[in-house]
Amino acid sequence: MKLLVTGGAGYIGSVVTRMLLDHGHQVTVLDDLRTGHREALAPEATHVDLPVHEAARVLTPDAGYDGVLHFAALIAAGESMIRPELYWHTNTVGSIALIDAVRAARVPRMVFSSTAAVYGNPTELPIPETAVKAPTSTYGATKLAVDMALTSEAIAHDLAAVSLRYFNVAGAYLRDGLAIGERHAPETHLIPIALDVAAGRREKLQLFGDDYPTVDGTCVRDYIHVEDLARAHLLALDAATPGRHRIYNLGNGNGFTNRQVVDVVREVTGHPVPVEVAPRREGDPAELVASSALARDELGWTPAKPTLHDMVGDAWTFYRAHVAGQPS
Ligand SMILES: NC(=O)c1ccc[n+]([C@@H]2O[C@H](COP(=O)([O-])OP(=O)(O)OC[C@H]3O[C@@H](n4cnc5c(N)ncnc54)[C@H](O)[C@@H]3O)[C@@H](O)[C@H]2O)c1
Ligand SMILES: O=c1ccn([C@@H]2O[C@H](COP(=O)(O)OP(=O)(O)O[C@H]3O[C@H](CO)[C@@H](O)[C@H](O)[C@H]3O)[C@@H](O)[C@H]2O)c(=O)[nH]1
Repeated sequence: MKLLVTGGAGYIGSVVTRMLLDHGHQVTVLDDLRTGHREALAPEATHVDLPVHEAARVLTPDAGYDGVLHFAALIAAGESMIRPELYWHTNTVGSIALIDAVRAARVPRMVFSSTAAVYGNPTELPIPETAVKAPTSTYGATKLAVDMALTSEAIAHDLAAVSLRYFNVAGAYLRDGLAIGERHAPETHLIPIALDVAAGRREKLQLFGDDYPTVDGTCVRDYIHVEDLARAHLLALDAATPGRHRIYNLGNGNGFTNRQVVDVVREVTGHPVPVEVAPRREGDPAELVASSALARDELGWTPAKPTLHDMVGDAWTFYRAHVAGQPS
């Protein structure tokens, strides 16, 4: 297929781009590098340096794209509470512009990076796709709005749409000397920050809140290996059906508290990770654990690396090769 990947210079988009190319697809990456990295761009993909709001310049009616995979977004739930306007403009307005371009160019399918953050504090665990959607962060709300727009678009204009609701993505894609991993600047995610502390690049990890209603008072998250997540995108492209908006949660169904995650980082790296309890971070739900039964049944998705040890181990391999020597 001829595919447009927005956000293909970012963590997840660059792993999916690599896999798409390895499966023989032709890929154009649209990414203005606002948070991504030029080095993460796959050499075999064409790169277009444009904001997603201007996707119509690439998705022209005669360009012949078979599909769009839309990763480009701002992703930090905490920041979205401080700068909500930035998140609405980038994530929602940008996605609506992209959907408009998809319609005008008659692109038949679109896969969207949605998130567990659409559910807010869940009323049932593990969370099925049908659970109440009540985001606690602006980030989650900006993504839920796009999910809803895709439902309308599929029904009214026959788009084959798929939203993949990722839970917490971790690990790195390691193949024959190639390593693609997580390198956000500034980093906000728990595992890469804990690795920074283990490597001695940060003094300590701040644990945001220890008074949540969980086993040890810290938040619970469900981690998914980036390689397993990437594979679900290839399955989603095949399963996309005109006139339908399919929605799948992607996680492993196991919850880990933030303290348990830090323990695994200590074990895997063999280094101490000093922690300090800090106030809660605005917008964080207490517990997010996925039911991915639908993805398993309908997409035939089976995670190959479901353990946190695998994810932290691969993230640590990437970290030592590509992050440890860089300036903080
Ligand atoms: N990382 C996670 O745990 C996680 C979990 C759930 C959902 N997601 C979603 O997955 C997607 C990818 O996340 P990631 O961790 O790879 O993020 P990332 O920050 O590493 O990558 C995002 C990429 O999009 C680009 N980008 C952002 N806004 C853009 C715009 N307006 N125009 C053009 N390019 C733009 C950035 O330059 C970057 O390369 C996001 O949509 C995110 O919301 C991520
Ligand atoms: O220095 C830190 C960083 C994080 N946390 C906590 O660790 C947990 C996980 O946080 P983080 O790694 O930032 O991920 P989330 O906020 O859960 O969000 C991620 O996972 C969501 C899906 O669950 C995605 O939608 C988001 O894009 C992605 O950033 C939360 O309780 C945070 O408060 C800390 O205590 N200290």
